[in-house]
Amino acid sequence: MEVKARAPGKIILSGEHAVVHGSTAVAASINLYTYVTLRFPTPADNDDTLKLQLKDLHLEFSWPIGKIKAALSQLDLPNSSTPTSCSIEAMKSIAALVEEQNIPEAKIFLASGVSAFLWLYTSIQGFKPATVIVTSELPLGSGLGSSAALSVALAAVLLAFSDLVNIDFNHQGWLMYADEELELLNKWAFEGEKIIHGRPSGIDNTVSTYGNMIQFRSGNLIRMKSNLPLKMLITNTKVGRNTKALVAGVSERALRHPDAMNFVFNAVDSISKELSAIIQSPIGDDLSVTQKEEKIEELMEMNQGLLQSMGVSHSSIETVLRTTLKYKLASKLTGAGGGGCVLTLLPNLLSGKVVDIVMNELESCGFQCFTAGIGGNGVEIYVGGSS
Ligand SMILES: Nc1ncnc2c1ncn2[C@@H]1O[C@H](COP(=O)(O)OP(=O)(O)OP(=O)(O)O)[C@@H](O)[C@H]1O
Ligand SMILES: C[C@@](O)(CCO)CC(=O)[O-]
Ligand SMILES: [Mg+2]
Repeated sequence: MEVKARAPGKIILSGEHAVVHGSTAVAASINLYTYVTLRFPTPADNDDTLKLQLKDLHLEFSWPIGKIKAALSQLDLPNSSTPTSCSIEAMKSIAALVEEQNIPEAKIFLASGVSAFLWLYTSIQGFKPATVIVTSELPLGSGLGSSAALSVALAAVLLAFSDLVNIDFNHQGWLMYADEELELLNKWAFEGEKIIHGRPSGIDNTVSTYGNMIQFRSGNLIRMKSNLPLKMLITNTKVGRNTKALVAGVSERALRHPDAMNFVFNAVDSISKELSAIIQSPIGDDLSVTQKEEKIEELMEMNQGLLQSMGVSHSSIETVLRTTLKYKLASKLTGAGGGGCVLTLLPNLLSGKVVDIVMNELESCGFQCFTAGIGGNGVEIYVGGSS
């Protein structure tokens, strides 16, 4: 028996970083997914290992269950119904288990993802042999929420084989969890995200869990109903960066300049609230689609300016901003910044020809451009047959 889960990546329309400090942010799921398959061996397989295969990266990690038990069983492991943070002692044991896998130096950024996997696996499934296979359509470490999609998809398959959720194993096709199950799943995913981000706000795992478009503030989610068909160009600068370090950098700046940074975070809060109101207001009530788009463009520019003042922009991001501005298009970084992906609003009346010209110019700088569907379903699982 095997179960597969898929969890979407996300874009943040406004409020990244400030959301870690209590401001409102707005995010939407995108139709690019991380897939996780969980399979338990049969007794005939005579396999007593836990395996993690990162298929696209051509990496496989494997631990004898006895070794995992020896490393973790004397610690206070949580109950699968009670999402719990990885303690410092457990993190030390997990770090040793990851280290012995000798991840190649060029891929050492994966260590945090593998650690999150070990914490979620042992907390929810205990010490059972299994094979877990991960593939992803998301660029890793680029601002599109790959870490959250991994944690959410892992939590989804791990909980599927627990008595905490109610799954119809005869169902063919993708299935959604019930709301109270999603709440538990999201809490576990948040614990995985903590291992990868250090101090996450929870927005990325929440939008990956619930999908669609959400407003998020201090751990609370408001599901939004968008009345505006938004089209965004996503440009991946391909400049690698790490969300944990960027989030820590903003916190340090906030400690050095608490008053000034409070104003910055408050300004972002106002931008996100205004953005939510525009997106949710009925079209034609007082503003046309074009008028709404113009307002959103201005808010994106303002948010980008504030992200710059937080210290999370990058010369590659500035190049994208300058290039799109030549065509009167507004852009902002999305996710943690420092490189990674940039969003450009594509107004509904913009001609396809202009989009092609902008994309060509951005790609000639070495960037990668694509569009993605915005606001689809959140995490889903697949229990029967092939998908
Ligand atoms: N498919 C995957 N397989 C293994 N590890 C992954 C996978 N996806 C994400 N990770 C882990 O998450 C890390 C990237 O997370 P990070 O938070 O830095 O970027 P992101 O989530 O893509 O962007 P953002 O947080 O800005 O949205 C990787 O270095 C790796 O440790
Ligand atoms: C930078 C950040 O605000 C968003 C990353 O997508 C971090 C977080 O909220 O966890
Ligand atoms: Mg992340």
